[in-house]
Amino acid sequence: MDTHFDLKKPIAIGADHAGFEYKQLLISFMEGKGLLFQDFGTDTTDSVDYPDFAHPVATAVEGGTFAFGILLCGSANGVAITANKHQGIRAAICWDKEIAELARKHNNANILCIPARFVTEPVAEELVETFIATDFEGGRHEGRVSKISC
Ligand SMILES: O=C(CO)[C@H](O)[C@H](O)[C@H](O)COP(=O)(O)O
Repeated sequence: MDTHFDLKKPIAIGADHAGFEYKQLLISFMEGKGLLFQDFGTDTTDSVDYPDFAHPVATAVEGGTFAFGILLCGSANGVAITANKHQGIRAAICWDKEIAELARKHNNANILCIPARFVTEPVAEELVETFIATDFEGGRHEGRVSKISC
């Protein structure tokens, strides 16, 4: 897969109960592509609290030993809001290919947040593929991204 991400590092993936089934789908998808990953849970569809999974994934990505992160919950709002509390995390909610491209090109997003209850399975896979394949454009976006942290 053509990408600027360092895919010798694993991808960190996590979800709450609403994202569990799509997380399993994406794990199969990544295995099929030979991508390394670490699954941060949840492990069933039993009701859980999304911060318990979003914080560990964000911490992992922030630490630099993971290529990037994938988080899933029902709307993606909960995991994105949580992950974006971390310095150095730019977690973007993506629901179609173009938004995923823009999250990378313009925002240098490092966590892809997928609203599992609002996208189809093929779209979820397409979002991962697009996120990996799209590079940050830099240029005028560089200064804007550097102003995000406070
Ligand atoms: O946090 C969310 C919304 O901001 C996620 O979509 C959750 O997955 C959702 O709230 C879970 O809802 P449930 O009714 O408890 O399954």
